[in-house]
Amino acid sequence: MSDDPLLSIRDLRTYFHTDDGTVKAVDGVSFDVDRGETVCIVGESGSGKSVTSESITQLIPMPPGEIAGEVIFDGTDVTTLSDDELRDLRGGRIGHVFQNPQGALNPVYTVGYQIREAIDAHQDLTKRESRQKAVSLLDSVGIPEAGNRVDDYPHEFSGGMKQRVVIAIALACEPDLLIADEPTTALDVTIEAQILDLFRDLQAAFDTSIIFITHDLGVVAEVADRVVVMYAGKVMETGTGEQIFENPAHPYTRALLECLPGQPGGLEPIPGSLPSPINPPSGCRFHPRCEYAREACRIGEQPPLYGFDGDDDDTGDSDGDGDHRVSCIHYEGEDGELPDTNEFSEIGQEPGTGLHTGGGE
Ligand SMILES: Nc1ncnc2c1ncn2[C@@H]1O[C@H](COP(=O)(O)OP(=O)(O)OP(=O)(O)O)[C@@H](O)[C@H]1O
Ligand code: NI
Repeated sequence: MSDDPLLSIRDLRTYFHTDDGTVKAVDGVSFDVDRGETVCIVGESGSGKSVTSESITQLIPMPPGEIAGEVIFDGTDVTTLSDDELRDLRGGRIGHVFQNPQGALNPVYTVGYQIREAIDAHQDLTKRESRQKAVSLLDSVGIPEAGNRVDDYPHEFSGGMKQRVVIAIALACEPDLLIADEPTTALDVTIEAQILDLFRDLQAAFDTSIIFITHDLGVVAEVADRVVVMYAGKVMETGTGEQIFENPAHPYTRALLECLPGQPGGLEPIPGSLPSPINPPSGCRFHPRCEYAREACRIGEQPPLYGFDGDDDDTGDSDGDGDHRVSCIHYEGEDGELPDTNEFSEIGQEPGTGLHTGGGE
């Protein structure tokens, strides 16, 4: 049993029914998170990273939202749980640091009260013990003089300090799964390093699994056991951090990495823009921006995730522990690889627009 992944997401579809049409924010996403593993979700703004992570504990407003597919957490399909059971799971076995922490703290209670509330909801401690634990959590997220600050109100903390309080609350229950959605964007690099260390310690001590969402590929390279690359509600590629960074296979992943000049806070944009989530293109959703696109890329469904065997490592083929997979028809078959970008113009096929035309024609 415990060899099973802690979390298995299968064919997750999270749609929002709006006046303008149905927004397919997440459209058939599958991936696993093993125990003690850090999985990073990357992709441009609007790819569906946050909606994926919020669907795990069903934190989607329904309506307009609607969730289909399976989310198996430690053997239980979360989509079948009652509201009470879901509330228990959130802030209990699953901790969540949200992308927009503004609303995460209640202005009328002290931070200590709010951390203790999280502790007491799931653990049986005396008042004194839970207060002590709140102080030590504040201390471990790097809040100076935590013993004095514990009785302060949120407005007495700076933005970065507030974010650390939010992280302390998410850690209060020693969750089995921590979902961290851009948790360090508001923090300076020293504090960011400290928070990443804290996550690592937590993981080492409790075998915590972490889903880490970030735009900062430098951080991904540092923390990821596995990477899930999302685009327009689909998984484009998945593999170990090493595979994704050293051997990116999907043209989208390559474009993301090429846009990595490393400025904190964001990527240089990839030429072109995300398709409409209401009317996504047929075929591969990236094809309108892909310089390798050919006719077959434009029709049908998003290609399946083919095993990729081109890694220069010892994990062997796609059955190996590497499990490098890519949703691109160029990798169909045994030794798939990307063709020369000129190839298709030579054989009379229109090259893709976007990246290609953006390249100086
Ligand atoms: N409540 C909602 N109603 C309608 N559309 C929504 C709603 N919430 C999210 N969306 C849409 O779902 C898509 C995915 O959004 P999501 O927030 O998951 O992107 P993201 O990858 O996290 O982006 P970012 O990097 O900017 O955080 C977007 O098109 C967004 O506009
Ligand atoms: Ni997001």
